[in-house]
Amino acid sequence: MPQATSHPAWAELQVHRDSVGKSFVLKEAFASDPERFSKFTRTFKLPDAVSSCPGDTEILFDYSKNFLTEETLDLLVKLAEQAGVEKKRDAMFAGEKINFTEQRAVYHAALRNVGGWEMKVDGVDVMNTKGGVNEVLEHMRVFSEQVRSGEWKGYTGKKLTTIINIGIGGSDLGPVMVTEALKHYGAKDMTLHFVSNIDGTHIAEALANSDPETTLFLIASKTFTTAETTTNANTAKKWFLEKTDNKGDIAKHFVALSTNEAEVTKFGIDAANMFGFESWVGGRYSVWSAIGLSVALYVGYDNFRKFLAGAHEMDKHFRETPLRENIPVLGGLLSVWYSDFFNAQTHLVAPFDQYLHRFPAYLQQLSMESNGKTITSDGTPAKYTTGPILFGEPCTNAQHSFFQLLHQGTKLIPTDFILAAKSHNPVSNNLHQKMLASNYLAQSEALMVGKTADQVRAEGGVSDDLVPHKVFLGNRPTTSILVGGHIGPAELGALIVYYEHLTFTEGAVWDINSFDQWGVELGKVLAKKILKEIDEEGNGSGHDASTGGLLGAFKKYSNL
Ligand SMILES: O=P(O)(O)OC[C@H]1O[C@H](O)[C@H](O)[C@@H](O)[C@@H]1O
Repeated sequence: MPQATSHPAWAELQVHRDSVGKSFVLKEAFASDPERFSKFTRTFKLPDAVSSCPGDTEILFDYSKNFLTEETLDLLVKLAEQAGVEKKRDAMFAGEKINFTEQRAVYHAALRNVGGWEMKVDGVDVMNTKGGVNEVLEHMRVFSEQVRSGEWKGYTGKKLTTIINIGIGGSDLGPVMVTEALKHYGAKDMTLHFVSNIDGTHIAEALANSDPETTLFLIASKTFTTAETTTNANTAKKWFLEKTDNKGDIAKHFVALSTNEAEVTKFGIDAANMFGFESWVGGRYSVWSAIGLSVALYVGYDNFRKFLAGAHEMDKHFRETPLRENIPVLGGLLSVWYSDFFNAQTHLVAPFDQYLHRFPAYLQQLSMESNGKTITSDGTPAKYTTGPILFGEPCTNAQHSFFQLLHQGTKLIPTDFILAAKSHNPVSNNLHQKMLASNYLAQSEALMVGKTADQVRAEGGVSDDLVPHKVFLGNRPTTSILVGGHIGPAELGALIVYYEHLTFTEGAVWDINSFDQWGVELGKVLAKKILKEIDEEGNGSGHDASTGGLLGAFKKYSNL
């Protein structure tokens, strides 16, 4: 595929931006079109059977507070067509090796294929082959039920109630985020720890209050070669054996979630206690795989299945819905619109939901590791901006920290707000939920309508020199996502997949490979070399003066 700028729709969008987009005033668009809300709102529906709230299974995506007209939408859809978004999507679902720099299929949708699609890679039915998706899911079901019921016991016969997941990146962020998001459904007698950082503090704190007799370690690593994870796992193993006077049974307390059986057995975990997946699962898309075992253990396998089912419904929507109605496609096209035609550099995702407090962190890897690329499919640098900087925090907290910049700063920050209509914790007669909702509604309204100098003056009591400081320019675009019921497993699954396919759409338009991550390699290689140099004489070799100087200073300060 050629660069995005070479599609005729790109030039048309530039003209459109200059003629309509730049002078577009959201509040005027609403004033002149009473139908605007319904025109630019899309509804996604979950089946009653999987929803946490049968009867309230809709998720509403309100795009109406964006710089959009019918013509904008037509042009963006045209761009998607010319960029071959549908063709690329179909190639992904057909198991083609669209991760072309690693010659791999991109097939995480198979992991949540509860709908019985035929899914093959290299002619092999990945669902039903030996060691395939269904077999691993069954292994996860049996194991999670055994641990939860206490049938699976530790080496002294006790139930395992502390789970320590050791993994990093995609082997950490998904499980952390999902177990936090689904805490309401979690086993109350279970303590979860997620150890990711090589900083010894992380593992030390997790082990400090853990009892080896009741602790289960999940060593989560696609490659099983990631330095942080293998080091933390070895430290955990040493701790376990020391604490149990070498009587502890590794087989009862350590399992591996990985694609690399050779390394898993070398570490000392029996292949029977390994939950596998395939190389066509990218790390940042792996929460649906065996990497999600902590989720199944915590919320139970039935809820894990619902999580997969909600995700599958969004896959189905993405796969089968025409572009103009396709919710993740619209999200992706809007992102392209803002990034490349309005110079937006960021994308804010702010959930009005405390359980979703790690959702933005999870999306950071999904978005930025996928689309933080410069090189297009023919090896030439993109002539346009690609992946935005995604950031976020839960609201209302974020309103009291960085929202100042949103409302009065100089930058355009396209923002997504997420709210569930129903709270899992309707405390104080649902007062908290009503206040949460009022803020969710107020923020997008305030960002859009702003406040003029005249309005400030009319309020009275403001000196002339203060007026400009109290003005809000408004016209800041937002997308509001409203979950009809609670955020349960299926709703969460659907929301994650919305962002997955949004990211896919962006990458497809930008003609980049959203599925590799070569950019993380260089730092790892240099760290390996420097680790050796820390134990050698001098300030290392071949470094610039700053790196060499810092290395020397570190050694001096830490008495090495
Ligand atoms: O699961 P692992 O093989 O241990 O990889 C863990 C993580 O580290 C890598 O550096 C990649 O950037 C991530 O995409 C990956 O999720």
